[in-house]
Amino acid sequence: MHDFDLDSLWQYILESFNKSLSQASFKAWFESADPVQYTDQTLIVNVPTVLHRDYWTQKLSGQITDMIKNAGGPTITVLAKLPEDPNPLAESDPVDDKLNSKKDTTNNVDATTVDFTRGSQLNERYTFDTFVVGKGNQFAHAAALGVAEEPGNFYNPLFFYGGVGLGKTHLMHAIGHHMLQNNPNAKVKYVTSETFANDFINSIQKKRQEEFRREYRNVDLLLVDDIQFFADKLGTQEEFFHTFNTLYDEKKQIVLSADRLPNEIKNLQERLVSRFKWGLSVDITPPDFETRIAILRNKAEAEHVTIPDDTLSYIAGQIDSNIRELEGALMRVEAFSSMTKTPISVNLASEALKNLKINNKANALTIPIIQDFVSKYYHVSVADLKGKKRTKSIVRPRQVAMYLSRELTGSSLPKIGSEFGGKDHSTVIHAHEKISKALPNDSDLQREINELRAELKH
Ligand SMILES: Nc1ncnc2c1ncn2[C@@H]1O[C@H](COP(=O)(O)OP(=O)(O)OP(=O)(O)O)[C@@H](O)[C@H]1O
Repeated sequence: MHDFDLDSLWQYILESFNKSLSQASFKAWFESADPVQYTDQTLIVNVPTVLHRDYWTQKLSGQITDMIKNAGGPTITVLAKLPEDPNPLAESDPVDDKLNSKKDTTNNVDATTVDFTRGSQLNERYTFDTFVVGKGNQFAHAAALGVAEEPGNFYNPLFFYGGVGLGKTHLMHAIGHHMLQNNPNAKVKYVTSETFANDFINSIQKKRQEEFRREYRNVDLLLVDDIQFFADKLGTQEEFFHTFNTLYDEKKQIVLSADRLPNEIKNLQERLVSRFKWGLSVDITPPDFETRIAILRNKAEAEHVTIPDDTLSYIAGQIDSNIRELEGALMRVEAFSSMTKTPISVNLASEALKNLKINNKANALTIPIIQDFVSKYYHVSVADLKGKKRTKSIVRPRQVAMYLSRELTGSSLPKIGSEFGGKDHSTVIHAHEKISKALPNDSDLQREINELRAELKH
């Protein structure tokens, strides 16, 4: 036990933690780590992100020290660093091996007759085990896992932001499941911001505010999804502010998500914005090609469907941002295969996905290209399309350009808004609705849209 070298020490650590940690945790914290040096009873480990470093420093380093000591080994110091950080052995800082004490608080509220959402509301499918970790989400995944293991102690609140269908909801549920696994008595609650708002309004109408507060303020983990929809709901924001404060003061974990950063959410009270910044905000970015293939493969395996590698690559090549659409494409291919009783192949996939606006051409079609075509077609400048002028000769082309961007590119509403001079997503929704509603009765508009689609080859 006393004669460790780097390899045998690391091997020993891996074996021990492989036994004690869940597969997802072991993968996230240990498989991504790289032991680089063991000198004078100090072990240096390279880890991939700042978040991994924080987690190692706060939790794992101390655990490893204790574990080796308890097994009769030397008292070693474990230092985690990023590959680009200088090797700390030269400075030899004593490591802070304080272990955070785990909370084991149970608050069961009677399920009396009330009209708001009860229970944890977690989707069984959304666990860490079914979440594929890749470039765009590694940081968010590590943050989620850290918070799930150290609720209230690691980062509070944890705030996920990013585009549509990239796994924010999945990670939030995974935190809930993980926490319940560690502590089956924990009270976990997942809601969307809309559910929170509806519950709150119901509680006022039914004069059950006390019960509402008991339901929301007595949890160990509160997960609120899509809080961009709090915008403009001032009463709900006020209530949420107090919910937040109560939970935060009691060191209960809060996890939030939105399609953008808190300070970019219109009409969100400043005091909420500043509280949301107390913890950690992490973005989730679209998965790279390899991750998309891995997600498809996992999904196919889960459904016991065999799909050849070239077909997986083909599907992954068709959709490059939204994972929900990626899953949709896979389901379409599977359904097409079973309907036509034909085995799954690249040809079949291309046939099945032909009618979706997600083929390569659609991917190549970008918002700037649409703006360019529309500006030439209506003889207005791109700057005007992106600008704020409200004259009729500009408003209509702008709405058409937004409509086509929404219809043909698969970009998210915030993304389209930002490409049109930083407009809010509600402006894009409004433009899209306006054109959609006008189309059936306006033959000029129909012709214009058809001609533009033809020019854009869609
Ligand atoms: N890394 C991943 N591995 C496996 N499945 C994933 C991953 N990321 C997302 N998914 C799946 O993609 C789908 C969409 O994800 P999710 O609902 O979590 O997205 P979201 O970011 O919350 O989107 P929205 O903004 O629309 O709420 C889900 O079925 C989810 O399970």
